[in-house]
This record gives sequence, structure tokens and C-alpha cells, in this order.
Amino acid sequence: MARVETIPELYNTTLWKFKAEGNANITLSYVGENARFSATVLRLRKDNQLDTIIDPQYFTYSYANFIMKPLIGDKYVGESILLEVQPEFLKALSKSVLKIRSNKRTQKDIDHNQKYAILTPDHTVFPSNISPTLSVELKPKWAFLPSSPFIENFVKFQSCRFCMHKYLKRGPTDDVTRYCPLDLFSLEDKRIRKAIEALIDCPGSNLKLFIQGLQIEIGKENWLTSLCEFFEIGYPELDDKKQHYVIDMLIVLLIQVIMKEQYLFRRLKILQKTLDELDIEGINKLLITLRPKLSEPLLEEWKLIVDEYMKRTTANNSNNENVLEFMSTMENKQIHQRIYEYLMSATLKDCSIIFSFRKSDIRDFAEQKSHSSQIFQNKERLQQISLSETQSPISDSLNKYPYDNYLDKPYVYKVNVIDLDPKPLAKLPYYQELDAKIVENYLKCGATNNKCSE
Ligand SMILES: O=P(O)(O)O[C@@H]1[C@@H](OP(=O)(O)O)[C@H](OP(=O)(O)O)[C@H](O)[C@H](OP(=O)(O)O)[C@H]1OP(=O)(O)O
Ligand SMILES: Nc1ncnc2c1ncn2[C@@H]1O[C@H](COP(=O)(O)OP(=O)(O)OP(=O)(O)O)[C@@H](O)[C@H]1O
Repeated sequence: MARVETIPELYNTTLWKFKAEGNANITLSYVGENARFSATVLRLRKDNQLDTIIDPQYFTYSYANFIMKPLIGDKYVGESILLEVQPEFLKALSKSVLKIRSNKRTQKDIDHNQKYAILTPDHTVFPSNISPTLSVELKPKWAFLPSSPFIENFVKFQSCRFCMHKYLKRGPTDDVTRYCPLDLFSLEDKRIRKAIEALIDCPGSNLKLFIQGLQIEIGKENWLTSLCEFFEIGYPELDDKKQHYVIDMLIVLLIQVIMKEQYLFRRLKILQKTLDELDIEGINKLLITLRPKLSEPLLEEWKLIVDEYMKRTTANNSNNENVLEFMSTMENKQIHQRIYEYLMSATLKDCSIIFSFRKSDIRDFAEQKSHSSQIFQNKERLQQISLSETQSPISDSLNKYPYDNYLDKPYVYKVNVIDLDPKPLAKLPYYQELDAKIVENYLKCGATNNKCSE
């Protein structure tokens, strides 16, 4: 059941400060004094021409909580509340945050007609303000190489979607990022390091850093001093060596946490891949040749789609030969199933993961109460991690610096997956066109020697 609340004391614009935004949503932090709401954010939907269902925010909430959360794992998706809101409040909010928003995002305003906003824990802070917090938000994107027999151009079997897309996305003078999601999802120390280094060099929208819940621009003035403060490294003379050291600390921390949370990365990869067995090219064939009558499934229908997917994948009935054979005999229900599965995969290809760290404190494990905002019932899961924890070569890179007394410090962290919004059916033609454009442009760029490996 959705948790819907009306909380009059929250309908005051001075209590909300712009935090961050993406293409479809804006997030505001609670800055009021009521401890009940401390460390919470309000997530507001922007205007979206593709919204066809009534109450998109209600559906978004339900889809994330009742469809995506059980698929990924309950512990990775935080609690949330649907907060009833009025157009006047939304209009006032959109006015109050306008100045701080970046120009590239302001073409889309907050949708003033939404009946609900989503109130959820701020995953970039810890409610108990014991020591400084560092948060890292990763948007890892597509984790696999496709193998659908419907793919026409061989290049898609060799270069991953992200690595082809980056050639289309770069500006005329931009370098192409070296980030490849398959490195991150490889779960090998060296390749994770390569992925993180590439993200730090060229973060785009795939890597964000927050200190005390405030985003710091990677590479911009003071970003390293903020990191030094977090890692407690004196920075009066932040020479090259110290800069490398502090960046290495960040990288090692991330490698450790990704290795600890392997399950999540494996799960995202397997879900993305098995929900997208046909590739958009196979989906497009279904749409063109069979012209199925489609409508946005209701929540209960989505649950049946998930059940059907689980049945198929647990029966291990998903190899390519079967897919081809199966396509020729597909019934209407199965066609629909594959199309809706593709949309689920699209959600998982676009979600983000937030890791938040702070130094471990004796109170962490004593004061269980303080691990979540008071308005949410479940306590957040805190894990312990230490930079020197592993024998692997990753910590050797830190040992070569003369500051190695910092290595033993234990940290606690929490991990949360955000942005599990449904993708509308109306996006399918766009996906097909974008796919064709990405491949065409990639071939034109002559970059096809860059092969990705899973
Ligand atoms: O198509 P992609 O892979 O570029 O993904 C889009 C994202 O671009 P990215 O490449 O991550 O910079 C895009 O992100 P940005 O606007 O680039 O930050 C959105 O996440 C978009 O989803 P939606 O329209 O918000 O539902 C995303 O669209 P979907 O494809 O996930 O529907
Ligand atoms: N619960 C949260 N805690 C902290 N920060 C959050 C939370 N939810 C969202 N954010 C911040 O707000 C940003 C925008 O939110 P979100 O990713 O949901 O928007 P979006 O428009 O769906 O993004 P995209 O363009 O990637 O699809 C996130 O990238 C993140 O920095």
C-alpha cells in the first residue's frame, strides 16, 4: 500500500533548498528545524509530454516500490511517502529554486499539476551528524553486451551501448570519456579502478560527489580540499603527490565498497540483460510486424509481468536459439511480455547508486535509532569498511605514500539505489531511432577498434 500523507507544516518554500536535478525530476533538501524531517528530500516531477497516465507520480512511487524494489532487493531502496501537494505550493517552489538551477535544465519546469511529491530520505547524509559525510553517486548505465539474434550490425556485439553513445553525446571539442560500464561491472579491482579514474577525469552525469549533502563539482576549485578535509589530510601545501593521494583514497574507498556490494552490481547487470533479451531491434520487429495493441500496464499487471519474467528466467529458458524459435510462434501475451520487460530493463539502465561514507563511531552501532529520519520507520543499514581491509593490490597504491597512518581508519557506509522510474511505452520509437543513430554515428567516427569486454 502506498503511504500517502498531508503534512501542512511542510508546505512552506523556505523549508526547501534546491539539491540536484535530472531530466525528469528535481530534488529539494529539507532545511527546516523539525527533527522529524531532517535528512529528507522532496522529489518533484517535471513537465513531461510523454505522461499519459493519471497521477504519474503516484504510479512512479508504486512502480519503484512494488515492482523494482523487490527485483533489486528491498535493502537497496529506501522508504518514501507520497506527500499531497497543491499547485500553489509547487509554483512557489519552482520560483524559489529557479535561480539556482543550471541553464541546461531549465527548459523543463516542475509540473504544477502533480497531486503528489515524493518525500524520501536524503541518501547523501546521515541523520545523526556525528562526523563529516562523503557521498558518491554513480549512474553506471548499460552493464552488458547484447547477444540478441535480431541485431543487424555486428558492432553492437563488440562495443557496449555506453561506449558507442559517448561518441554521439560529445561536443565538438570534447574528449571522449574512457569510462566503460563493463569495467565497473566486471568486479575486478583493476577494471573498477580504470572505470572510476575515467569517471573522475570526465564525470558527466555519471558521477557526482557530495560533502555533507552538498554537491561539489569534480575538478572545480576546492574539490580536492573538500576531499582532504573528509579524509583528514592536511592540505596547506596540496602538491601533486598529495592530490594523487587523496584521489587514490577516494578510488580505493569506492573499489572496496563496490566489491562489498557485488551482489547489487551483479543483480543490476543480470536484470538489465535478461529483461532485454531481444534488444530494441527485436522489440522493433515485434512492433512493426505484429502491431500489438499496447497500453500502459496497471500496477497489478506489472506484478504479473514480473511473475512471468521470474518463471522464465528461473526455468533458464532464455538462450538465443529459443528466442528465435519462440518469436515465430509468439502469442499476443508473450509479445506484450517482452515489450514490457524491455521497459523494465530501460529503468534499470538509467538508475543511480548513492554510497555515503563517514568515519565509524562507537555510537553507530549503539544508537540504532538515529540511522534514519524519524518520519521513516525502517532504520538504514550501516556497514563497516576500512581502507586497509583487503590484501589486494588496491591498497598497495596507498601504501606508497607517506601518509599511510590514515589507512586504518574504519568508515561506515550506506548504499541506496535511486531513480527507479517507469519508462513509458511512448518512448519505444525514440529508443529505436536513438539506437540506429548511435550505431550510425559510431561507425562514422571510425572508433570500432575499441572493443568492450564483459
Ligand atoms: O537514453 P540515455 O541512455 O541517454 O539515457 C537518458 C539519460 O541520459 P544519459 O545518457 O544518462 O546522460 C538522461 O539523463 P540526463 O538528462 O542526460 O542527465 C535521462 O536519465 C533519460 O531518462 P528520463 O528522460 O529522465 O526518463 C535517459 O533516457 P532513457 O534512455 O533512460 O529513457
Ligand atoms: N533520495 C535522494 N537522496 C539524495 N539525493 C537524491 C535523492 N534522490 C535524488 N537525488 C538527487 O537528485 C538528482 C535527480 O534525481 P533523479 O535521479 O531522481 O532525477 P531524474 O530526473 O530521474 O534523473 P535522470 O536524468 O538521471 O533520469 C539525483 O541525481 C541525485 O543527485
